[in-house]
Amino acid sequence: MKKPFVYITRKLESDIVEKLGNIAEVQMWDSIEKPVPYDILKEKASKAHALLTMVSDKVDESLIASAPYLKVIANLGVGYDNIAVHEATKRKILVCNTPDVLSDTTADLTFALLMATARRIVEGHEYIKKGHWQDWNPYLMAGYDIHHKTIGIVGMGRIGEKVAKRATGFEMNILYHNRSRKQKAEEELGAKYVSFEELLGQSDFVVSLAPLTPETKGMFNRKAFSLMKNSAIFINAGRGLVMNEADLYDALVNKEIAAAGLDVFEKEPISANHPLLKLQNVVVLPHIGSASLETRKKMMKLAVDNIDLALQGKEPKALVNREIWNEKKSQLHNKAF
Ligand SMILES: NC(=O)C1=CN([C@@H]2O[C@H](COP(=O)(O)OP(=O)(O)OC[C@H]3O[C@@H](n4cnc5c(N)ncnc54)[C@H](O)[C@@H]3O)[C@@H](O)[C@H]2O)C=CC1
Ligand SMILES: O=CC(=O)O
Repeated sequence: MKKPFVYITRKLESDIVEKLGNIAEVQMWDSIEKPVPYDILKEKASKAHALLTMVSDKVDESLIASAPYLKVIANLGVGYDNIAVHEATKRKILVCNTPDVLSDTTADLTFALLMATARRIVEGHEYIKKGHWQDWNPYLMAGYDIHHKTIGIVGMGRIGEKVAKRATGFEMNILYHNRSRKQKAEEELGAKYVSFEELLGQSDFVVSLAPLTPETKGMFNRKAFSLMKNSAIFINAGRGLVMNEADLYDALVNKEIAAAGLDVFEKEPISANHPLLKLQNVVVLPHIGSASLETRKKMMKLAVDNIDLALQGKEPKALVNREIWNEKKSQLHNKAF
């Protein structure tokens, strides 16, 4: 019998994908750095039984509709807003992601970004490199304290809770806003649930870790920034499209908020001409929340395992559209009895 065909959208190390070679014909795009063009991905998908994709790959309705053999799409990332999950579900294609293995690493980066923004670390580094450091003065690079301040986490999920845990080490007051209450986080971390508006009004640091959904798209807009303190620092390590960049720019220029630290943007990658880069009180990173060597390997292994299990008819480790699996299981159950 012909082996299933797996297409991987970056060139991953052979020891990571080796496992798939035992059960499938595996092809990879020929670069780890450059993305596969959409048309090539679509053409490969039309023959593939499984795709291993990056969060930067667009796996839209049209691509999924023209992939008749596809059984599983395994995304290298916990977010899956790049995939038309509803279309995959309609066609009974499993969609998998890489939760948990990246939570601590992303929380570390989120906190690093918060600290770099509040304490002007990047600015200080550039100041010396440009030869501007001539004297010391009492307000030289004076930023904002972090300890004992109030952090407001929007999207208190796996990563949000890890950020809250880090905040306890800084003796911060923790507020959160989430779709549902997190009783355990409230008891263990002393986090307090508040409305979105209350969180905006009371927080010194507003941290966005919510997924991109129709409900969260653009939630950090002109109104949201206007409700924040003038001394507030906005950190976005979730998804760029949950904020309106033009509104953020205006809020920073008009001093409605003090600073912003951003790992994600509305449209990535941004260019060196991006308006936000002209502002001295903005720290930017190129979407590297989970980018530690250890964690990236764990994510790759999990994505490979997800495909391996799905192609063997077994339950993948991390499923986004679990309803398909449950349906499949109940059909098998009904047959057996
Ligand atoms: N910057 C980076 O490199 C990374 C970014 N991410 C982003 O972080 C997001 C969160 O990841 P996890 O914590 O693992 O996901 P999660 O699903 O555990 O947490 C997300 C939380 O957001 C909440 N939420 C959803 N809609 C909301 C709304 N309208 N208002 C308030 N809360 C809402 C959910 O209830 C959930 O608790 C991912 O979806 C991804 O977009 C994740 C990893 C790395
Ligand atoms: O953005 C990264 C992810 O894992 O989601």
